[in-house]
Amino acid sequence: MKPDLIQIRRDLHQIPEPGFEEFQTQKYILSFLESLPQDRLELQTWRTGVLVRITGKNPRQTIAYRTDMDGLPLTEQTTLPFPSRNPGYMHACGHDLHMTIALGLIHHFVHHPVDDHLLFLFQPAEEGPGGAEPLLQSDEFQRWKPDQIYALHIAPEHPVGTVATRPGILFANTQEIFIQLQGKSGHAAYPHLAHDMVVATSQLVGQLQTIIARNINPLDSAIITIGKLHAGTKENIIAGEALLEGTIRTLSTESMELIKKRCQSIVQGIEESFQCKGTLTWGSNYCQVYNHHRLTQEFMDWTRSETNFQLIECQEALTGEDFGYFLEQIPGMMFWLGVDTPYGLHHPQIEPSEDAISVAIELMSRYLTHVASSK
Ligand SMILES: CC(=O)N[C@@H](CCC[C@H](N)C(=O)O)C(=O)O
Repeated sequence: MKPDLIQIRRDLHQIPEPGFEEFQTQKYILSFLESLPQDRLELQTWRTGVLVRITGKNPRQTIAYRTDMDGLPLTEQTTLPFPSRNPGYMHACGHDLHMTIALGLIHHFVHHPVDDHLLFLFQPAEEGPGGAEPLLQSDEFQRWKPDQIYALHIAPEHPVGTVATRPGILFANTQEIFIQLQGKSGHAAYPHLAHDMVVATSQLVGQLQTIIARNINPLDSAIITIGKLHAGTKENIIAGEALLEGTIRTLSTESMELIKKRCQSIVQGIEESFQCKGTLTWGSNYCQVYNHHRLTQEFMDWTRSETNFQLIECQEALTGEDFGYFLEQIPGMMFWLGVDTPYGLHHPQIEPSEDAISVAIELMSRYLTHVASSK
């Protein structure tokens, strides 16, 4: 019997969890897998992730397909009748669809096995702190190390039935940045007796943006986004402390190094100017997603000639994805899947079209069959 994939997506949508805490999600995936015929299915768990291997009929190699699993710390504002049941968390980056597609593919391939082994990776913590790197190093992954690897990511801006990718760089290098400023709090009426961290912070945010505007070659794209800023406790108390959290994105590793050095200098300058202590901490960083040229070209040519889906050769984007770590070691590629919604990734109102699930399953069941069959 065919699984109700729409219901599966809705169930998963209701249980978004932080990275490496995807306990309900892992349980849900394992219980789905238990309901399938077991003769070709092998399972391993790794932390909150799951590795599923479907034994090939005449295996020469292993072809992998990876999905991410975690939600985002956002309060959902959709009108969906199946909103998140985990307060303050939401699947706002499509990982609920990504997992559903992977489960649909597993269901397909246990009933229609191919020659090669197929490995499905449910990887935790893509939004942070990053599950790909430690998964790659794990014994569980090394035991079934694949020869090729594929993944997709939903794309709000493209219509359903559209697939977008490019050979070479697809997503950016990323680096999380955390800055703490410690000054001296005081009464709002006595600024000369305090060291105000709200004023220091507003200068800091502005100065960080000048790195992109004034230090980076305009032809080499880069971004600094400060996504979280906290300072102070009350309108009439001068804030003695501030905390900024952000992310840096670059297309080149040289620009990333330059930006990191400039951030250090600017924080030192703020310390001098505002008589405060600045502590800069680097969080997790992801390498770029660099699609294998030949495999990507083959995927694009095949999609154009063998399907009715629209294939777009897109520009690179400054999104980040720790799938890049897989591609550093294993030939493969990632592509965007159109889900047609006016709200972007990470928006609390994003409502990706569920019609994209069957598109992805049709596309990838056929493509993985093509790749994993003896010619
Ligand atoms: C596809 C996507 O939205 N990925 C995330 C990856 C986050 C990387 C890391 N936590 C950071 O913020 O630098 C993205 O924000 O692009």
